[in-house]
Amino acid sequence: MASSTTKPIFTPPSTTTSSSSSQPPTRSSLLSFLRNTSSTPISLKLSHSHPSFRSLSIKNATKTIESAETSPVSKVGGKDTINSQETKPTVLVSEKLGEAGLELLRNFGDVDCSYDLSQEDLCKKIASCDALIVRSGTKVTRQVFEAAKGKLKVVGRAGVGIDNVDLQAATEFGCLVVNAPTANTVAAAEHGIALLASMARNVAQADASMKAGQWQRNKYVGVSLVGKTLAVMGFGKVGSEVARRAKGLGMEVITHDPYAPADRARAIGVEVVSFDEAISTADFISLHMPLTPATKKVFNDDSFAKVKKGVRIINVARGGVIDEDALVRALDSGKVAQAALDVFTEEPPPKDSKLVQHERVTVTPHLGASTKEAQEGVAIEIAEAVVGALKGELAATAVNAPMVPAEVLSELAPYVVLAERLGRLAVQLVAGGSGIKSAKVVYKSARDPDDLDTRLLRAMITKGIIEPISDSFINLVNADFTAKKKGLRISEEREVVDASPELPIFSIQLQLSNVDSKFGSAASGGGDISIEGKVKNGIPHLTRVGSFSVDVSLEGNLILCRQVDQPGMIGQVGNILGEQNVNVSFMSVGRTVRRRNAIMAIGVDEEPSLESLKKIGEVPAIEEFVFLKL
Ligand SMILES: NC(=O)c1ccc[n+]([C@@H]2O[C@H](COP(=O)([O-])OP(=O)(O)OC[C@H]3O[C@@H](n4cnc5c(N)ncnc54)[C@H](O)[C@@H]3O)[C@@H](O)[C@H]2O)c1
Ligand SMILES: O=C(O)[C@H](O)COP(=O)(O)O
Repeated sequence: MASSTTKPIFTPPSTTTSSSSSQPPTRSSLLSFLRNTSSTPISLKLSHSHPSFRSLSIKNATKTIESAETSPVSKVGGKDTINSQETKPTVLVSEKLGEAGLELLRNFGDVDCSYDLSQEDLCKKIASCDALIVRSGTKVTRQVFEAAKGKLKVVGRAGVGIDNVDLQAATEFGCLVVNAPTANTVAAAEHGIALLASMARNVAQADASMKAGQWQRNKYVGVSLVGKTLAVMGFGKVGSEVARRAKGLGMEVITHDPYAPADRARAIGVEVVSFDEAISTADFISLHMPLTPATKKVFNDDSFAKVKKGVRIINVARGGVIDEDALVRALDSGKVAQAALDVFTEEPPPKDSKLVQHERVTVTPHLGASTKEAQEGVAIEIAEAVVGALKGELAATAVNAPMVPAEVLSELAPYVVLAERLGRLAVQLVAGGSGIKSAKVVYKSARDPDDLDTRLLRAMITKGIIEPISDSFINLVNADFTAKKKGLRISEEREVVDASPELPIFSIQLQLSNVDSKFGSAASGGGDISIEGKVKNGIPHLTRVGSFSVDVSLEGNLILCRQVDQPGMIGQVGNILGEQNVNVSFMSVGRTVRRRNAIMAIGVDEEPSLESLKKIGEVPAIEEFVFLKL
């Protein structure tokens, strides 16, 4: 470990610490937030181009303004286009997507619409694609991510359910998954109501019978809906819309949803009840929960044993939430009178499926989202999300990355940059060989600790720490996963301080425990590396190194020197850098005791040569120094 008596320690910049230079050109320009935010300040952009979708983006403002020629994305005629010298991103669309969405995609990249691909063909194609857009029919398995060999950056699910995407594999490969959660809600709810009403009145069966030349008025006597109890299982977007419509039909509506707030249901006259109470009191049960390990086959022999005899079931959620063999048994025994199903465990179901063929079952081929309006909406929603993600913006509909509401993000944006830069800086202070196992982040704020959502900050700190020491691709999506794999434990603390409550955060302190430091002065009393930063006028600043107060903006490169506190030091170092035409952008001196030890933090625009760094080290009063890239 460097100590105060050691002669200057020169730490050459590691190539892996340079965020921009270490990236292949096509990748560095993309996914700036998911991939790399470390070089310039950011601003926020909110776009409201589609009424049902508020896309949220953090853009690298400096880059957008200054480097139209170097950035692959520029604004031309109000459309996002790619400069001709850059390779356009390739977007593979593997299932039918609305034309408006395709047009948005074509304005941005090369669009390959290849429907009905086999797994093998998908795996072959994916290696040359930056984004993949699917609906429910494409299985995006681990094999697909493996075959992508790191090229695939975004999977866009043009719809809600993401059970056909291997999220764990996506996360491990650093591939962002976004969905389009809102545009098909009404369509799915309307289809649920259509199935409810047509099942109750045997519309499908009567229609088939008439087309077969029959006139069976007595056979198809139905049941009324008014006054009947409907149990809505899952009170999310679709479930609540179904409930609202069922109330309009004069039904009593109850719901079971372990996570939905009861007051939201009560507000529309719906009572939240337990699973058993819902299924045992309902005349109709409508399913609206996602397919997860917890909901898989939640309707099975045991639950059918508890339902009211003669219950009718509607499923526009996912086939997998029902044990289909158990449902056939319940239909055969008469426990379940009828079922109306839009979704199946296997799609399409086998031709001889007993369930599909059952006389008292009404089926549709997964048509819940299939209205013209919903398909156009979904296509726009997903195209905007995928284009935004490819441009490096934070997606508001990310499924496997921290997702922060717009209003929170606008406040947190500069702290997000600070967080990553503190991580990047701290890890460069660690002496080679000593593995980082534990990091502690302390958020100091005047606000109530519960008011601070730190998921994004934590992910950025993790990315900042991990990226320079990892040879694999690190972004917001896989930072946490990679940290865990490397055995790095990150703990967070919130400290209430007496500061302005206007600011979400007063300062962020980062401590790396049980590591040796290249720069002894960065070690706090307990031997940990400790640095702290604040945001000042929107710019991230380093404000503390070990026990020394400094104040330097965290931009460009940084030289930290510890020297004897005496006159002329700034001039000496400044001269050495000036001789090499290295521009000093800022300088700050912090000391503990006058005329004893001081820390000098020097920001430099250019990377100093090895020679000038050596010369700095030879200045007699300088006891240790380190060169850091941000
Ligand atoms: N058939 C179609 O074409 C179609 C169209 C749209 C949505 N969907 C499906 O409908 C379902 C709901 O979609 P959404 O947009 O309303 O999603 P959502 O996320 O808004 O709502 C799902 C709700 O289910 C609840 N939930 C989770 N686990 C539960 C459990 N064990 N029991 C009861 N509730 C539980 C959640 O708390 C949430 O409120 C999803 O499965 C989606 O894939 C199908
Ligand atoms: O989850 C969804 O959004 C629906 O099931 C729609 O699926 P689809 O895009 O395959 O129609």
